[in-house]
Amino acid sequence: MSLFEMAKIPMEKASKLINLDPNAEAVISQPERTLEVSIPVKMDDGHVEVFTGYRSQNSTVLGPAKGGVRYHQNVSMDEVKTLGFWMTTKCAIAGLPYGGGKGGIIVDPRKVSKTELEKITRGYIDKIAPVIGEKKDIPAPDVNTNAQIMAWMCDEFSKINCQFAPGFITGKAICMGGSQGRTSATGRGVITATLELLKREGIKPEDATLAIQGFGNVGSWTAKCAADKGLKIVALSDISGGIYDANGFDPYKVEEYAKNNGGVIKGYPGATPISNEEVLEQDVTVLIPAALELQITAKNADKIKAKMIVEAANGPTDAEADVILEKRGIPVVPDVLANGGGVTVSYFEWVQNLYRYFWTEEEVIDRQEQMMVKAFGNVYDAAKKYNTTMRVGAYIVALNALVEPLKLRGII
Ligand SMILES: NC(=O)C1=CN([C@@H]2O[C@H](COP(=O)(O)OP(=O)(O)OC[C@H]3O[C@@H](n4cnc5c(N)ncnc54)[C@H](OP(=O)(O)O)[C@@H]3O)[C@@H](O)[C@H]2O)C=CC1
Ligand SMILES: O=C(O)CCC(=O)C(=O)O
Repeated sequence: MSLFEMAKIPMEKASKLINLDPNAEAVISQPERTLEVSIPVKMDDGHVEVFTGYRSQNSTVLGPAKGGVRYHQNVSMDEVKTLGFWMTTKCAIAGLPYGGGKGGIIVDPRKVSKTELEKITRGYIDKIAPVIGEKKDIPAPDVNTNAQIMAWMCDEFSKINCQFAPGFITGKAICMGGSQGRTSATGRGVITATLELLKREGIKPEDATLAIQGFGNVGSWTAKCAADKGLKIVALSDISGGIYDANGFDPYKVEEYAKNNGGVIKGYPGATPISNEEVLEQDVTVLIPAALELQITAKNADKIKAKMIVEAANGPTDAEADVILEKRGIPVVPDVLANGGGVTVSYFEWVQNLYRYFWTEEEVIDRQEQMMVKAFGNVYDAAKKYNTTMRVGAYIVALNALVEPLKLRGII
């Protein structure tokens, strides 16, 4: 089964539970538009390499398509379509006036120079420029993309359109028209979702322990926001492996250590080295996968000892594992809810760009918190009402938001 087919399973379950018009499911099940582009780049040594890029616009029913751009050697059209589908669901749950989209380039950014990376980035924007724009489709960061890459994209798109176009992209540096609080937003939202679940499960935050897989933008900010709220993090990991300390980590110190250690957390003083698999299998209150998709599968779902899972990454749990976790009674806050803080603050950034007036960090954090708490409550209540998982509950909320505009627009 492709990733895209797998991703649609909870939507199909939700659709049955609410007796959704089958026409709505048929429309939502396919991206509106997909684009594959070739990006020829003259590399530093003079030879030309042709990179492949994608953009999938899953839906524009609720507003312009919205979603990040991923740079990774395993990017594929199937992955980009799936991530775009999750964006549609995520934006609908968060109550944003956006549809969903996603992009990606097949490249391992560690294997190209900074100059080559800039050329690849500009070449990608040149090729997808006709279909993107502040009222059409608004890209943002994802795995291995950051504020520097957003700045190159913004500059290239501005040149093509002969005008400064900050509203066409989010996740920018503050000096490029970015928003306060965007870099930390996804991790902060993950912790808001974690605290909401702990509250409903009757567990005090000070009694909870966390294991976090991944220490990039999302993982490191999840860890820092957790520590700021007094939660104890006992296990962390990145691509180099995992570290464990029963007394808890100070993620700010781990980050500082990684900066001076080739960007990896391996060898953190005083910590016990563990494998990436072991991080997922720690006996903790909350497991937070914050790396890539398909980390919790039929192979390890039975070995998970966490009392609950909050998905910071997109798609970390596969369909078989989802069934196993449900049978084992382990609640899972799904990706489309838990990591919605990132796109929520991207929305704030876009709004600020459109009217060229900027908010304080306190305003951003406060509004994000209110929207996350509301979205969590809607999903949790839908799951309870239909006696199902929070993942299916999330799709119930999203489908209910999408079906009426589909009818009113005359699409179904
Ligand atoms: N950035 C955002 O705003 C949002 C991101 N997401 C999702 O969150 C997830 C992480 O994204 P983001 O933090 O931005 O990406 P980054 O590229 O910043 O970080 C990814 C992290 O995962 C680590 N990693 C990769 N493979 C493994 C592995 N097998 N085991 C453990 N760690 C691993 C990487 O290690 P190393 O650096 O050493 O390679 C890195 O620490 C993705 O699923 C993304 O789609 C969701 C919502 C918003
Ligand atoms: O900030 C955004 O617009 C999108 C972030 C993203 O790609 C995601 O939520 O997966």
